Amino acid sequence: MCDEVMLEVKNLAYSYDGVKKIFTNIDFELHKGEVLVILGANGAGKSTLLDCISNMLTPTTGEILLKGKNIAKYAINDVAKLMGYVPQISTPTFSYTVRDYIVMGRAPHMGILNVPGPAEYDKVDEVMKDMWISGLADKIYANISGGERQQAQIARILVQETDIILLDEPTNHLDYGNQLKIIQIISKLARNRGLTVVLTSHIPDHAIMIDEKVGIMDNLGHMTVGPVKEVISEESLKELYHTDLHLVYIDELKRIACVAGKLNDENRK
Ligand SMILES: Nc1ncnc2c1ncn2[C@@H]1O[C@H](COP(=O)(O)OP(=O)(O)OP(=O)(O)O)[C@@H](O)[C@H]1O
Repeated sequence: MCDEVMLEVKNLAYSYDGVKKIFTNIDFELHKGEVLVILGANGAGKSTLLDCISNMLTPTTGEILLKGKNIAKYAINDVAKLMGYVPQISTPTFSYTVRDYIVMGRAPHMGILNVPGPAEYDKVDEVMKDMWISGLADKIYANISGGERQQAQIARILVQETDIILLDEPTNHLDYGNQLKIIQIISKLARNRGLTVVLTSHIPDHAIMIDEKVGIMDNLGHMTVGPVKEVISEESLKELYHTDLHLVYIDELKRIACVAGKLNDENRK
């Protein structure tokens, strides 16, 4: 992590109907290379928050600063060079190959009339190789599976080479191995390339594995943000998910893990 502040969210609130606030008083800042994992129950407002940060929705109150400047003051193309967003819902209407779909991520760096050349495709091939998805390159995007599509969408944002990425549940269609792979790729890009990331997840272990910042969004529209070690506790997770959860230290991994289950005399035998 370095000192440069990449993203500031100040006193943010949003309401769809002008009456009921989905969230209020959301405040956090992220430095270069920091990752914030947002946890919250279904319907808490995580996607709405990312839609506001990405400029797709205009917040009811508050402001968003990218590198110290209000997002509203940037030209759209300059926001796209600085920040990429993979929303949760995407309609697979593209009849292009996956490679041609991913290369569209280079658009903010190319002139309007330019077509992608070898340098753009080299970047696509490099990212696909790093993500172990080169085998998808020549398949038709509309015909691949939901999980494969999700990986292609993440690859498209990575070739965009922005300083900040927002990922709404980037692991929700992925098998367990691919979930871990995405979490590892995000950690590595943050550490090695100084990528700043905000992602939402329903898996507390994702926040624990990345071990940076976590935001716990409650159903009243408040979000507690801080280092994983300060914000994640059995109490905070039980309150969030209304179920029996335990944080167990795994010596071999040198970290805690979140496990579900009731600790009772029967289970202790
Ligand atoms: N376009 C919309 N118009 C009105 N209400 C909406 C709209 N989109 C979402 N909502 C409502 O806003 C609230 C927050 O939704 P949001 O999708 O942000 O939650 P979430 O935390 O991302 O949920 P999940 O974990 O289920 O994806 C929900 O009550 C939802 O019904």
